[in-house]
Amino acid sequence: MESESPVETKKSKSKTPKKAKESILKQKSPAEFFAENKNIAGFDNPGKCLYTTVREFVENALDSAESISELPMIEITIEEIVKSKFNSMIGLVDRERIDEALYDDYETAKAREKRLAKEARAQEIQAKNAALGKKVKEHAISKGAKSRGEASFYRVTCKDNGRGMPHDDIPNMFGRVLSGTKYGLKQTRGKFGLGAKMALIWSKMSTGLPIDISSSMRGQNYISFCRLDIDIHRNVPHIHLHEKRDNKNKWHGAEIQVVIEGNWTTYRSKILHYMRQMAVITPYAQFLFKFVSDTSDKNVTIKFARRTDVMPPVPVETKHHPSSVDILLIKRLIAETSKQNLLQFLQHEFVNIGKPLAERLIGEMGPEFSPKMAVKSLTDQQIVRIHQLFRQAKFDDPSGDCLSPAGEYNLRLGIIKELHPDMVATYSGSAQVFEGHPFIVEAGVSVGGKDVKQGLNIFRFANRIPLLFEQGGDVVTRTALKRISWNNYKINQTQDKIGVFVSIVSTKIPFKGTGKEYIGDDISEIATAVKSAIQQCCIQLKSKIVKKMQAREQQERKRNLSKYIPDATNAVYDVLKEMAKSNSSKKKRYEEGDADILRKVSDHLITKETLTEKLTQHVEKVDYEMALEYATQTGVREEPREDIYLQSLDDKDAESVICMNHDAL
Ligand SMILES: Nc1ncnc2c1ncn2[C@@H]1O[C@H](COP(=O)(O)OP(=O)(O)OP(=O)(O)O)[C@@H](O)[C@H]1O
Repeated sequence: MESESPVETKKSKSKTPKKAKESILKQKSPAEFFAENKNIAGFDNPGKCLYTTVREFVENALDSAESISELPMIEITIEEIVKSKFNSMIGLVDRERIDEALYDDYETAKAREKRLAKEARAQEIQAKNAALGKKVKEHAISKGAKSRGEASFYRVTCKDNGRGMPHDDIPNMFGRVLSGTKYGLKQTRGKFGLGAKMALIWSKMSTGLPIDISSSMRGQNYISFCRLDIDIHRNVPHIHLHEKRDNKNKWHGAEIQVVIEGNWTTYRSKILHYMRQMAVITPYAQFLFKFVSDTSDKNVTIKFARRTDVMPPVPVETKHHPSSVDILLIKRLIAETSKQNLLQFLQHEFVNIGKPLAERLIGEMGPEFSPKMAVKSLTDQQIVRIHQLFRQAKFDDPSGDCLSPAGEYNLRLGIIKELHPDMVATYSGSAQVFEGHPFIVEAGVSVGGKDVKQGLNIFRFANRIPLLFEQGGDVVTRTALKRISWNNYKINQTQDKIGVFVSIVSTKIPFKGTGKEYIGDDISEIATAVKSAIQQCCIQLKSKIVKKMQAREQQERKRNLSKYIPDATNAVYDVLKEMAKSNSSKKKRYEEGDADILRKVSDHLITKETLTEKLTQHVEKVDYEMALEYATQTGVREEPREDIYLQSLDDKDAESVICMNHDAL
């Protein structure tokens, strides 16, 4: 990158200081800006860069498959490339160290001895703790002294079955920062036209290698292959190879491949979490994730199987709501509109402005406005006037029809498949609005499950992207922690394993920063909707929890009563035997009914077993009557049960046949 910036030599600085002063003003291209501030886009350090690269590729792949209503099939492979392999890839000869002391990881014999002793001590303590059954903290035993400079390289490949890209557009899509096809007003995962380019910029910065793109669109008899990098200074693609190849298998989709520096060790769990959460919110997609290295025990292959072929509808592009536009946007719309006059412009370029309202608005704008006036002739002041009126006037809220939420069914299915909770409740709110943008909040709350820690486990999704970072400031985290009284719903915030899932979709997700990491807590409309969606789930769960508690109490009551049956039988039988004796020896006179029983005891017609049986029957009866009494008091009925069998499309996958019972959820 350095070599592409205008270079100012030391010589010219010292000789002509005046000239140097004059040339202080410089321009930066967007590519340069993002290369220098890559953390803004989630490319903070090698580990995070690996994570964000995977994420950007996966999200592009999903957007692409969904845009043509194709059930997504996505393969992500991260291949570890050791330094020697990397060097041979780029034709660099591995060199032996000659001057050891020159290196950052050089240590003197004394320092080495000290380090090894320290490591041995740490290992000893660990072994002792392990023997005592104590929890062993993983101590990273360093391989050497420092390991700065020991970079790890990875080839990241993502293959999808999506729309593919037009042959001629590929270079700009991947080699020009801030270019993309998702700028319209539409719910998409991608928005900025940045992600794939950032992966390329990082590859250029860390390995110097280009990006490889293969792509084919439906019905195309060729596959476009493009190898390119980016001219950072000019923000234009630098094409190495761009050609059409045979498409024998009639494949459509895209395969993107980059080689970047990364850190699998530190970001392994984040990447796997991301994949798992993506599988929760996208159960209609199939993901095959692979990590491949020369050390085979590090290898990972996970197939997140498709569990349903119910795919949310494709989000549709919508027009701007008058209350969400600013002056710049109005100017852009005027420049781009095909409508001639102001009336048509208002009617056609915005949602919720019909002809009568457009006429009323124009009347309100002032005498210099008229329905027939040419929209392209509006002056700057007139545009400001329109903007002011848009802000003050009352418009109907935009509808949520253009949105495509995951859907309660998918959310529930995803939660069940990935977490296996004891209970789950889901809720899908109606469309609401902030700053003229419609949004929908869906939530799920689960209790129990596998790999779920005690307390709150928060899962956040925005436009169906899992958000894993910057949890603290997020509206969902804050709401779940501070604004929900879990106790009120019989849920123990610290003891129970609670899963909170919130998915927000909108034509504009108000992310903080371009990294798409979290949604701020400052938009009251969103905060209120999130709270209400979680509460709705909690209300459903409460009734299930109460029912479970009552069932448990009932069971306990029955168990307690049954426990005393043997003792009670013995005591009663002993008394009866004594009474039977005095009855037969006529020591005492009993009434006829009682005497009859006592005779039966003497004749062994009533035995201990008879008593046990009768007492057991009585406990059952009392228990049943109490339950019935409760049910008539509260009107609670056994809910109808319905078995659902879901058969995965992949029959070989035994795990993929789920049998669910609604009531058990
Ligand atoms: N796998 C793919 N299949 C089809 N088109 C793709 C694919 N990946 C990228 N593209 C195209 O390249 C464009 C640029 O992608 P890029 O990731 O840079 O930005 P984006 O997805 O539009 O926005 P964001 O930066 O928010 O992710 C996309 O808008 C899309 O049109």
